[in-house]
Amino acid sequence: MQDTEIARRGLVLLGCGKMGSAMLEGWLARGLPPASVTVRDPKPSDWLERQDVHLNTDLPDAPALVLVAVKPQMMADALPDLAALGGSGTLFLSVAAGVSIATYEDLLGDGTPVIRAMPNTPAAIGRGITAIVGNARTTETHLQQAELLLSAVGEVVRLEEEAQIDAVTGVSGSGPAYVFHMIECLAAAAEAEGLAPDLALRLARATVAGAGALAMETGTDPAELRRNVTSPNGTTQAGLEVLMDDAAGLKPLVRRTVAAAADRARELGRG
Ligand SMILES: NC(=O)C1=CN([C@@H]2O[C@H](COP(=O)(O)OP(=O)(O)OC[C@H]3O[C@@H](n4cnc5c(N)ncnc54)[C@H](OP(=O)(O)O)[C@@H]3O)[C@@H](O)[C@H]2O)C=CC1
Ligand SMILES: O=C(O)[C@@H]1CCC=N1
Repeated sequence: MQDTEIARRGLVLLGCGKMGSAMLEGWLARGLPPASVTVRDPKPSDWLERQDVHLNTDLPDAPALVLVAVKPQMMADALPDLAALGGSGTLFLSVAAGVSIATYEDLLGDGTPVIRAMPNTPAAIGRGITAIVGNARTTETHLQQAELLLSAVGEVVRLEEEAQIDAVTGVSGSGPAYVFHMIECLAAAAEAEGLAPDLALRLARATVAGAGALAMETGTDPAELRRNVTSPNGTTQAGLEVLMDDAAGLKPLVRRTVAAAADRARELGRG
């Protein structure tokens, strides 16, 4: 991944935990020069210590891009460090759930280009999906620069308005956790049917991964893929009659799950 602006002016990563390191790992693997990266993180991981990036050093004067990847609750401590970069031509890219563009504009000045992004952890293996939306100062060049970076770790979609990002957070930002829980539930059910724990987990993991890959690679409507598994009056039909119950099935449960996550994103945004 070659971005001449970043190679020349540098990239700053504020917070290198699960999300920041997933993205940095993807970028370094795709050719981002480590010498162009400055990372700020109070407790660097062993992995981060081994990278040839600038770690907890002074910030460059006007980096091409600052990626903010600290928890929303840490923002008040972390952001003042960056205030001096506002208006310096630096693009700010924030992945923090529920931290509004206005929060950054208040700190950095409304002349600063700010893009809010919502990625997810499959970025660590290049299979993430990230939604982005920029403020009024964001140009097409900024959006393309963000897309270039983020497409190195998966798909990128543009949103029409900032308000949509809370729903995205509840669906694809938090979504990997729902799917991992589905693996846990399938494995637990397999054990309850008498299978050994190792075999139960192996079946559950491969089933979720295989079904996801089939849906992605064929692009076929998931309802059709579901019907392809379901023989009339067979085993799947018996299972789906429970899972697709109108009142107590998966659909109303997932509806409430996503609503709770999106509401929490909105709540974080209110501070
Ligand atoms: N995890 C996920 O699936 C996703 C997370 N996000 C967003 O990404 C952001 C980070 O989440 P996640 O990676 O999970 O959280 P982590 O806690 O794993 O990472 C945050 C990192 O920031 C560090 N940190 C704390 N204070 C500062 C500071 N003042 N300056 C620099 N670094 C600091 C933390 O160090 P320490 O641990 O020592 O406190 C930690 O390493 C959040 O805002 C979240 O909303 C978005 C999409 C998906
Ligand atoms: O749980 C969270 O708040 C973050 C945002 C999306 C995924 N993890």
